[in-house]
Amino acid sequence: MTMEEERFHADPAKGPTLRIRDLVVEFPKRSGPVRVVDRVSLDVWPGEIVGVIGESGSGKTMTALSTLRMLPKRASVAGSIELGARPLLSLPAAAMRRLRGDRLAFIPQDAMRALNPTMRIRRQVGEPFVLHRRMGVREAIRRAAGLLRQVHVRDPDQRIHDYPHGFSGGMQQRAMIAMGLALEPELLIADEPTTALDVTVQAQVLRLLKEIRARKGTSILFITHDLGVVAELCDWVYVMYRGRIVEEGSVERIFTAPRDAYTRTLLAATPTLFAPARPEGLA
Ligand SMILES: Nc1ncnc2c1ncn2[C@@H]1O[C@H](COP(=O)(O)OP(=O)(O)OP(=O)(O)O)[C@@H](O)[C@H]1O
Ligand code: NI
Repeated sequence: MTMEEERFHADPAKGPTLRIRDLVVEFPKRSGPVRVVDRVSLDVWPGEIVGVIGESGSGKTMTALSTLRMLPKRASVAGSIELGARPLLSLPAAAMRRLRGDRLAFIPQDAMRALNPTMRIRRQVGEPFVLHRRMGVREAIRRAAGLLRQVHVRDPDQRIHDYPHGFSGGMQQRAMIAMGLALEPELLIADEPTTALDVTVQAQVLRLLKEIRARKGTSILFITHDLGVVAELCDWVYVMYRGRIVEEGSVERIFTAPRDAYTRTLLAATPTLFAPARPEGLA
């Protein structure tokens, strides 16, 4: 690491929120195991927004799912993943379930599919309070409406009673974020949460994530193949290629002085990012 590339959020006194070391994920094949994540190590420090970028199939989602312990059953996993001091890979399943949706939140790509269409928003957004905090239903709904307000859903006291189909795509995604944030997690993992959204709504979601980080100090691991999103949102980036991390660095350094050949290819494929006067919000 060079002097001009200081990792602003890295505070050795506190330690990282998420610490992944030598993560290996393999799938069995008749011809032998196929390694889709190859000795990945990465950190997310408190209050830091970390991007993982790489082409389709590079292992980004498998890295996220390892952290959530939601890998396909066939997959084998090795290495270590710590959330605070908790060793996630060796945690009993019940403890892991308690952690998910509480200390550890996940925002999937497709909110439309992640929300249950037969269940009102109030029940889905309020559920973490009931399940993890043993709150009464009325109080949970009140809190859920408060969350909708925080993610800028208008008339939350009315909208909380809607079914998901009454929400636009952007509102559904923000409802998912609200659900993830209900219990103020230490870490939010977002896997391509904006790819299904149009550019304006995407910008709103990114703004919202930054706002949440500023307000609550949430650490965020953000997976994307969109360099523009990384430039807009992240403090630190890991570049993945074929299951490996080929480069890491501050967003500024990666964009101005990429060291790895694959990173340079990625950047070359998005020439607008080099334009000196990129208009605001056009990331
Ligand atoms: N259930 C599975 N069985 C076998 N191989 C799998 C399975 N799921 C994923 N893979 C393989 O693991 C590799 C990594 O996949 P992963 O989903 O992590 O990529 P990604 O970087 O998230 O890509 P994308 O940008 O398309 O989401 C891919 O080559 C994929 O084909
Ligand atoms: Ni993926």
